[in-house]
Parts: sequence; structure tokens; C-alpha cells
Amino acid sequence: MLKNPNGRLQVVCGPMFAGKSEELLRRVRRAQLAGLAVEVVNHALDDRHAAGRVASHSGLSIASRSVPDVRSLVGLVGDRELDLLAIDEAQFFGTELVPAVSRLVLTGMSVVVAGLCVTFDGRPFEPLPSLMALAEDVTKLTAVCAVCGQDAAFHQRVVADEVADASVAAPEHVGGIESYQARCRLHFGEQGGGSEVSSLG
Ligand SMILES: Nc1ncnc2c1ncn2[C@@H]1O[C@H](COP(=O)(O)OP(=O)(O)O)[C@@H](O)[C@H]1O
Ligand SMILES: Cc1cn([C@H]2C[C@H](O)[C@@H](COP(=O)(O)O)O2)c(=O)[nH]c1=O
Ligand SMILES: [Zn+2]
Repeated sequence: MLKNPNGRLQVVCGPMFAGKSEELLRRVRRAQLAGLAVEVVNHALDDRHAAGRVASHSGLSIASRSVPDVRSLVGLVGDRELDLLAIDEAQFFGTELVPAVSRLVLTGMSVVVAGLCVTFDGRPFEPLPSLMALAEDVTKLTAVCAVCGQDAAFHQRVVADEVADASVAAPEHVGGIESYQARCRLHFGEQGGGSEVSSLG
């Protein structure tokens, strides 16, 4: 592998609804305006939006490619000399993403990775914590607590069903506002929170 010093690893993390996808889209649009070679990748598990789009909760979206795993992601990049590779929903790729992204950055490509850094049961959610440790640049965002309006670094499942281990990517965990709420530290773990902060959407 030919090493090139220009690559940077950027991480955008936080809980659900924090604006991670919006920030990823902003960086991608900026790079496109500058005429850079950009690829946007999403995980195939994220089937909430039109196929081939990364979309935010507020409805912004951009064309993307969907891949089921890290191997396919690396295959999609191939030997193209991208300036920016943007990866959304990084939590679904698992820990294999860490060495793969490190190798790509070493070739001179900048990689921006957006994803959840905490699970719905309040544990660090790999691979984001490892990627944060290894990145040149980390942006940690918070959402608005659905109960009190304070900064929310957590989120809570609000549907009563049996789910698999929160730290493992699983189709039954995929969901949006119908299944999860942003919560501050104080209100994380409490039930309720139905419509206390009613202007969110
Ligand atoms: N509790 C909330 N806190 C902040 N934004 C929220 C909340 N609920 C819905 N939103 C909407 O979600 C948008 C962010 O969406 P998105 O970028 O997809 O976030 P993420 O990728 O972090 O889940 C906000 O601009 C806002 O319109
Ligand atoms: C908390 C949590 C969420 N998920 C799923 C739910 C959504 O499909 C995505 C996150 O979407 P967003 O763009 O960040 O809003 O991940 C999960 O798989 N595991 C969790 O612990
Ligand atoms: Zn709160």
C-alpha cells in the first residue's frame, strides 16, 4: 500500500436525533461544491428511507450506496482515489470497520464516519468509541431530551418488545421516532415521556 499523509479520519457521533446525518450531509455537500471526489455509503440494515439515500429525520437526503458489511464497503471503494468517503450508520458495521477505515485513511483519503456511540441500554456502542480514539477530528452532538428539553446524550426504546443484545446490529433494532426517544442523563431509563416536549419532529 502506498501511504499518503493527506487522509483524515473524522467522526460524528451522538445519540439518535442529534443531527449526525445532517452534519454528514453538510460535509458531503461542501466537498461536492469544491469539486472533490466523494462517495456516500450507508448500511443495508437501515431500510427506513428510499433505497440509495442517506436521509435525516428532518427529511434532508443525498444519494448513497448501500452495503451489507465492511468487506462490501472496501470492495465498493476499490482502488478509486476518493477525496472523501462518508459512512453513515457506522454502528451497524461492527468492529471490523476500525482497521478497514484506518487503512483507507492511510492511502490519503479522508473518511467521515457518523454513528451512534451509545446503545439504547446506555453502553458504549462499538465501533464508534474506538474510531473516536483514533480520529483526527471528533464531533460529538446531543439531541433534545423528549422529557425536559435539556441536552440528550442518550436515547431510549419506547416500544415494549423483546429485542436482541443492544450492542449487536440487528434488524429489529432499526427504527425512528416511533421506537426511540432522545433522553438526557436524568430522564434516561424512565418510562413515559410521551409528548412532554411537543415541538420535536
Ligand atoms: N429529540 C430531538 N432532538 C433534536 N432533533 C430532533 C429530535 N427529534 C427530532 N429531531 C429532528 O431530527 C433532526 C436531526 O436528524 P438527523 O440528522 O437524522 O439525526 P441523527 O442522524 O443524529 O439521528 C433535527 O434537525 C430535528 O429536525
Ligand atoms: C439506540 C439504538 C438504535 N439503533 C438503530 C435505530 C436506527 O435505525 C439507527 C440509528 O439511527 P439514527 O440515524 O442515529 O437516528 O440505529 C440500534 O440499532 N441500536 C441502538 O442501540
Ligand atoms: Zn430530560
